[in-house]
Amino acid sequence: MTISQNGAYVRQPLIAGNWKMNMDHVQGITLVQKLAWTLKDHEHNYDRAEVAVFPPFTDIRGVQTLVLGDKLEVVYGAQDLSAQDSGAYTGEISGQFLKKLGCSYVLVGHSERREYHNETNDVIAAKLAAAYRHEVTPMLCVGEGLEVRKAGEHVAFTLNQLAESLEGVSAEQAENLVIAYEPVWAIGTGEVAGPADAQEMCAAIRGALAERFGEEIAEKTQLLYGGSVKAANAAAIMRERDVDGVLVGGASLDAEEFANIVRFEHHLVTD
Ligand SMILES: O=C[C@H](O)COP(=O)(O)O
Repeated sequence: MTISQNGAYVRQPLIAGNWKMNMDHVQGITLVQKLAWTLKDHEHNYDRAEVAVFPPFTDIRGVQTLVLGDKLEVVYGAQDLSAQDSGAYTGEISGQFLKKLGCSYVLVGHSERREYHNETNDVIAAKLAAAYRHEVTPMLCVGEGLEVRKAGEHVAFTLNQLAESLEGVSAEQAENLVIAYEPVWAIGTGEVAGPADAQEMCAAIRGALAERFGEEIAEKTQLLYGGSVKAANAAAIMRERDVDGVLVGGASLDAEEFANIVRFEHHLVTD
């Protein structure tokens, strides 16, 4: 996380909670309400970091109503979208529906989509194109599995995923792009990549973005780390120069814990 000479962040920190297939629409509303109340009580960096939640599709309308009605400073997104715009695609959700529901972001290429739904880099590239057609900012997820990491090929593997997934994305579109580095071996396992591991990969990703889209866009792009992030380890990871935020799974289901991650600056000061 880089801070400029005037004390402001070069890139706005982004703390994102991916609920995965947890929380029905009633539980989802309760969780967002609790999160908003908790954050209000402790202002710290709430006005500086953007806070985003990614509920299941069935919760999004309820979350939208709550966020708009109570003017909450929380944004929301979807966990996936269809590569198609409309038509006979049973069970799919169009980016245009997400846009209409006020989604700021959509996750694309989460490792659980890649693994359980056979999403290849080609499919992910098509989904990125759909997100751009409907003006919902994609949060592209990349990251290596354990075997690749053990073989020491994690950087090359992840940069290849990045390059293939970004096929067809223009520099103009890349102005609205967030990338989450999520090593698969660290997701939901309690294993967390060390701050140096997260920095190594985020720096490599930023370098690849600079080559592809130019320095200016690379320096503006928010890069997140995801994989067993908790309040206890978030600040150390986000202290790294190229890590601009976190994509949190399990710990985002607990409002108090997630709010503590949002308050990472407090930890930066008191650590
Ligand atoms: O999208 C979030 C990631 O998959 C991380 O999940 P986790 O924090 O439960 O390890």
